Amino acid sequence: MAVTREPSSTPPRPGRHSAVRSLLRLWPYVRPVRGRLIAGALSAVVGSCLGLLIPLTLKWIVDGPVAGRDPSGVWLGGLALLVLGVAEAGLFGLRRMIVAGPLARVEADMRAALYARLQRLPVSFHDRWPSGQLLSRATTDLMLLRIFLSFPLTFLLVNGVTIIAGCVILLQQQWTLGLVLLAPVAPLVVLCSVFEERYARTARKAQDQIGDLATVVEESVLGIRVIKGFGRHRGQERAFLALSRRLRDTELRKAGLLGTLWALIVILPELAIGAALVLGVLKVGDGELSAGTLVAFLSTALALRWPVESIGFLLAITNESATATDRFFEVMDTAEASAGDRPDVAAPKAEARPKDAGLRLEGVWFRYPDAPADAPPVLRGVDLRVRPGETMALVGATGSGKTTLTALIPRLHEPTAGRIVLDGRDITALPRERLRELVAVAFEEPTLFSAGAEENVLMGAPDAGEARLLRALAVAQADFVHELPQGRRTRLGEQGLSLSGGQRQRLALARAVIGDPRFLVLDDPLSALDVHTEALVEAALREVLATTTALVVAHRPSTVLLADRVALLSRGRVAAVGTHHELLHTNEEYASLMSGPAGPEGGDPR
Ligand SMILES: Nc1ncnc2c1ncn2[C@@H]1O[C@H](COP(=O)(O)OP(=O)(O)OP(=O)(O)O)[C@@H](O)[C@H]1O
Repeated sequence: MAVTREPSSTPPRPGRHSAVRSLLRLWPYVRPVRGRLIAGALSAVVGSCLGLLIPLTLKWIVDGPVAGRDPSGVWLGGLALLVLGVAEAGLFGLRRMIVAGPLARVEADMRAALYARLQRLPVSFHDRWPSGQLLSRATTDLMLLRIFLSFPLTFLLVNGVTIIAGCVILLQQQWTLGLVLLAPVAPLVVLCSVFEERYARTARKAQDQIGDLATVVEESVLGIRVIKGFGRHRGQERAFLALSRRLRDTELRKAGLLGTLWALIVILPELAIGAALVLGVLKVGDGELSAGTLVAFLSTALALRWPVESIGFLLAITNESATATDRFFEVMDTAEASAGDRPDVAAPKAEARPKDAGLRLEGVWFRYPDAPADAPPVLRGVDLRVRPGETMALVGATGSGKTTLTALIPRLHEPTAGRIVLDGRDITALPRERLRELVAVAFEEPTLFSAGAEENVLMGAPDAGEARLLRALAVAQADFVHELPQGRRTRLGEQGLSLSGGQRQRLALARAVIGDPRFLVLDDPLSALDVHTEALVEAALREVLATTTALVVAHRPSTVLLADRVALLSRGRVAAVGTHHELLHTNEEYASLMSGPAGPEGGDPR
């Protein structure tokens, strides 16, 4: 069976603003290039208006040199037409040259701002938002906005000015014929406003569905081993097909709406031109109108065809761009975690008191923001003290909240209540950068990046020298990196998947210890190692642990034995604290957790 996919699972979004209000929010990004945009638009307006001089020149040629059989006059007229045509094309080309570079910069700046925001948003935000939704906002939506700024924004103005100027010329030449031509304006305005509303809804749906599709593709690529391992590729394909059909249907609906509007935008003015032509010919027959005026009139009407016809298409892109802007700002408007995130915000003063040295959790409660309303909190009043230099093991049944608790110390999540104190300072009073220097973490699922092995380790302390790097690799028994094809600089595949699970864990451990952190938080860091490597890592780790204050999530007795004391986490509370041997004899739950097939002193209970 395929994994069931729900339509877009992004958080509820605020109601749709008008397209103009949405697009006005782009101003801070467009401001730096406003001069170029205005210059580009002016050059296009002038180019387009020069185009309107062509019918007037035609009128002069027909009524003048052609009627008077003056070949040199016809040549002169032809030359004037050529100059006008070249000038029009040149001005449009100039516009493109003026705006292309700056608008590519606007797109890059917006993308950089979005990326920076994504890096700063709390983990709870990333828990809630599917990655494909973020990916599509950073790619297709921003590309659409660049296209909008470079084309529809200018041409809505250019075409608007051209249509107005053209209508003035038409009315001036022959007002009755002009009124016939303008007759479709009122129904077209009504049509466009109805279209705007419907199209906006459908465009939003399509853009969200593209995000859903990107999520599926990303999950399938990252989870390819599981999919292949369980032979689920057909199921995945079906799930993908269902989503892409849904997107296709929405795109077809969009195309249908646009097609209907376009047909009406084309047909109504064409009918008006036909009516004006018949009327004009009758008037020429009656001698009320010169042939040149009729030629000029019809040429002007035909010159206005593209500006009028393009309105539907321009409105469609404008609508999609307004939706893309909304989607961009939905991420940008999400509040960052707290003032502690921002180094520019002064952190409240919190003096360290020597007696409070070490790590202390005081009445810490936590529930995940996206947990169902009736789910109990994961942590329910955790009190725990890890003395300076002490290593505390955290033991508990699976799902008891150990990983959650470790994530609170580097502030990947914020406690719902209670506080966490490092050397007497509340962690919320520490600037985020300072906290990162004090606390290093290694998670059970080691995440590596597609960079060099060395670079991955140096993420823990970018300024660490060669000696510290070699020591960290040695402590984590990660010396295997020297044997890689290009040694320590060997590029690891995406997420480090070119390495074994144990190798990844060792690199993640090296990354955690390289900075000689004052506090070390390790979430079952040795779970993927064979017993011999585990023993070697433990022996080396003891040295590091002797000088740091550490909290180590442990499932097996061998890891627990690294610790001075053990805290047992049970139903969201610390149920007991003591040495491994004390708890083995005094606490049944602990004894049962530690009693694996090989007995409490050595085997892996899992
Ligand atoms: N992002 C999340 N949103 C909602 N609930 C979550 C989230 N992450 C974990 N939980 C829930 O929190 C509870 C504790 O999970 P946690 O990963 O902290 O347990 P654990 O003790 O580390 O388990 P294990 O030993 O299996 O690693 C679980 O019931 C889990 O379903």
